[in-house]
Amino acid sequence: AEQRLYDELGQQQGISQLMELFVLEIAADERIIHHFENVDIDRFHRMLSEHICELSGGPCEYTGESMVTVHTGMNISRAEFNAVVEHLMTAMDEQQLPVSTQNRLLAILAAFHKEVIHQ
Ligand code: HEM
Repeated sequence: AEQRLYDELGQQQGISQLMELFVLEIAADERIIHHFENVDIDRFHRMLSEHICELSGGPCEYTGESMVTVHTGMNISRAEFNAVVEHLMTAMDEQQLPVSTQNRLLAILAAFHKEVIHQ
């Protein structure tokens, strides 16, 4: 059987580290940082980690808001969405995750584009 994506990502610790790198990449991007000005970054990191843990088949239950609810009012553009995906790719490279693992996670997140863009 195929390995759980959760295991490929290094389980909870690997996901937490990956999300930390991801948040640092986002915070360094002038094109999108305005969306995060009033955001509680600790919560953001925790919610992202829970979300990815659950989506990848790990033993977590995401306790945050729905993707539509969270991103409503942000009017996120396709370019901004792509910028965030790029930051995830950079973070996954830094974590030295295999391309096959990276593609599995990207496929899951790409499916949210309709719930995140232009809400
Ligand atoms: C696949 C794409 C995306 C996914 C899966 C995603 C996922 C999430 C999750 C799980 C949270 C935490 C929700 C909570 O605290 O209850 C969140 C919050 C947030 N997201 Fe996204 N996100 C995506 C794309 C984006 C993009 C492209 C932007 C902006 C450029 C963005 C901006 C934000 C902001 C600003 C928050 C914090 C909201 C707050 O705490 O008030 N997200 N996102």
